[in-house]
Amino acid sequence: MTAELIRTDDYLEVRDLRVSFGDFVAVDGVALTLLQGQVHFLVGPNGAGKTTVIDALTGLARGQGVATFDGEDLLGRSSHAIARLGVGRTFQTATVFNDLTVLQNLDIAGLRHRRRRSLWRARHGIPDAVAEAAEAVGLSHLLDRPAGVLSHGQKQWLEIGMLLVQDARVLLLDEPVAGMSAQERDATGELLHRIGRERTIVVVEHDMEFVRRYADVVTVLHAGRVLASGSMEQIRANPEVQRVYLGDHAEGVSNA
Ligand SMILES: Nc1ncnc2c1ncn2[C@@H]1O[C@H](COP(=O)(O)OP(=O)(O)OP(=O)(O)O)[C@@H](O)[C@H]1O
Repeated sequence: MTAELIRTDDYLEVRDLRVSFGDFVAVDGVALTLLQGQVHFLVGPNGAGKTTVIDALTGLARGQGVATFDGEDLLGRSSHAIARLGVGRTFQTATVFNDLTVLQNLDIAGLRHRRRRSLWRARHGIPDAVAEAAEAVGLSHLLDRPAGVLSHGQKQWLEIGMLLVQDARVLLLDEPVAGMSAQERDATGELLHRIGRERTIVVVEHDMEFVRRYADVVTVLHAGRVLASGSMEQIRANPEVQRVYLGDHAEGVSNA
């Protein structure tokens, strides 16, 4: 990689993030530093605040504190403005247009971000960004299929592809492998590492075997706070994490 391609500001910094719903504090002073080139997992018991952190970073929940990407403030901006800064997300249930083809879904995702040159290309064929995204997520051979006939896993990949077309540099993925076959999980883990080399990837996940295999960094949330953060080995060795979380999820990681 040449020097000019290394973007040292390209990381997501979260400090003292708080989200309340009425009197209930769902996220209570969370700090995270999410670096480019790392696949970062957010784990923790149900209700720990994982999705709410992502919601706050993408404008779907009102967060207080500090969250910056590439030096730009995220909190207080609209979802669209945050997406334009290059911070994208997926949901637990894929939000693709079932009646449209894979190509049309990718194309629509790219409309706002496409440059004039690519628009010219669009009239003559598939835009480069769309072709590259389809290739990256392994859907090039299904471009003409309606998204509705895709498997659950393929829909998640399509959503990730839509973020790539938008040139998202931070991808926040909420339980992307839930409901996937073992084969689809492996393909997803490899996909995350491939696209994560030049991006910041954050994955909310319960499947600790998947986390063990594909995490560079793991952060454990509990009751809206960061309980621990580090490598999977460090997390596994942490007695507090064992007590509040891994006790229930130890099976998946016991043979590591
Ligand atoms: N819109 C809302 N209004 C009120 N409470 C909410 C709202 N959204 C989330 N919560 C509460 O905030 C807490 C954190 O929820 P969140 O969905 O972030 O947890 P999570 O760690 O993602 O859990 P899970 O693993 O079950 O998805 C929960 O107690 C939840 O009930």
